[in-house]
Amino acid sequence: MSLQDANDYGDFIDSDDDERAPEFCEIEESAEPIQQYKKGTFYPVYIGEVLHGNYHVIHKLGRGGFSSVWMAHDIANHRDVALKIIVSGNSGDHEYNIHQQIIRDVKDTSSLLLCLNVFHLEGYQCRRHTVLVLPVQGPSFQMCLYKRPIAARMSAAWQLLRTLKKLHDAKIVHGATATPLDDRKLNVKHQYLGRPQKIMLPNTIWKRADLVLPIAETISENLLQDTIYLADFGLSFKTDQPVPDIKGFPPGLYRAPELWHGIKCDYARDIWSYMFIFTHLYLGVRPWLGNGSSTVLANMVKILGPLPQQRMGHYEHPPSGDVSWYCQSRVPDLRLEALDAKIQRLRPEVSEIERSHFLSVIAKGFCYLPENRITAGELLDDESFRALMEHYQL
Ligand SMILES: Nc1ncnc2c1ncn2[C@@H]1O[C@H](COP(=O)(O)OP(=O)(O)OP(=O)(O)O)[C@@H](O)[C@H]1O
Repeated sequence: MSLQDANDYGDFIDSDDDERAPEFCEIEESAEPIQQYKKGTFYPVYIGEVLHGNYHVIHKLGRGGFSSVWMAHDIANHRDVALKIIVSGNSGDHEYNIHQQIIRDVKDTSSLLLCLNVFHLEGYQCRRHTVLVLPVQGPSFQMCLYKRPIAARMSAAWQLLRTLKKLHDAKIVHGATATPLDDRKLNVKHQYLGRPQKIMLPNTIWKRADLVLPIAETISENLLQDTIYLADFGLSFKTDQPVPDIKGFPPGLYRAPELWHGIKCDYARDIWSYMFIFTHLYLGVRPWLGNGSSTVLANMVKILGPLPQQRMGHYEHPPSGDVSWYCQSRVPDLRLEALDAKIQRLRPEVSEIERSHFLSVIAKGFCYLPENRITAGELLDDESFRALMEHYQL
């Protein structure tokens, strides 16, 4: 790390109470909720801080529902790393353990983002935070990959499915969405990542901290590569061991319908999430939207048709389910015509044959009953999936 970078801790954005700078609002919207710092859920960090006597924090990489992720210089090993600081409590232990099991059981881990080290920090009122030390990658491909050309997006879809199969072969369910890309040597700093844009958190929080805009908002596109990694194993579990008490589900849009109805199926839930990502990559837009449980399901049913009758009365996510979701006379089956029209509108260059292959793939993946859903291995061998991949020279 150059001296200039070591001493460059980014820019504070000032707030004028009458009229907040747009950058100020952007940071507030995309960073962790301040309340969660006050309550001790997230661990407060500032740019320039040295954690665990060895990790010099230089930027903010991102955040999830269960962690904030920082870029830091590992002083002892002269390398840059990502520090995933998990919310207070024990969930970090599970994530660390599953990383160890993956390292032990998965034959080829080259496309998985696995931890290099682990340590703990003492947080607010002595709460414990697990910190996973990971290789630094690019931001989540939800944030950037959709801007890339279709060939790169299909390559990502193909890599992701092969990686998922390796995990399933080792009896591991991923349970979350896929994350980053980019394996370029990170001797690049602010010119590619952007300078940290930050707000100083109020001193009512128990230690000094910055609220920082994640790099996904500022990263230069020419840093991004087309290699993808599967990351975030916080919700993963081994199917041949007792299911651990993991709090949380895959994010709502990616969540398989059975998970909304109290059915804890295993590999099939990953295929549903995969299909959502695959469709997004293929069309360039998400197949359906929604920001609360009932809007996600309502919008999904509009596209895919009614949920199986046997699920009625088992919906577990208040506000209560809507009986019309299960009304079999509403729409007979997957609304392929509607999706076909959508492809024609969004990707007019796609031939009729290609469209029919795409529709055949998603009909097998977006299958409501998990026991009938295609598996990762079957999908890799599926005639239509292969035809699509061949079309994109994969
Ligand atoms: N090794 C890494 N290198 C670069 N960025 C990373 C890395 N790990 C995580 N990130 C960034 O941080 C974000 C949050 O990470 P992650 O999804 O692992 O957290 P989480 O709290 O488990 O999230 P979720 O709520 O999705 O389960 C990612 O979307 C990504 O942008």
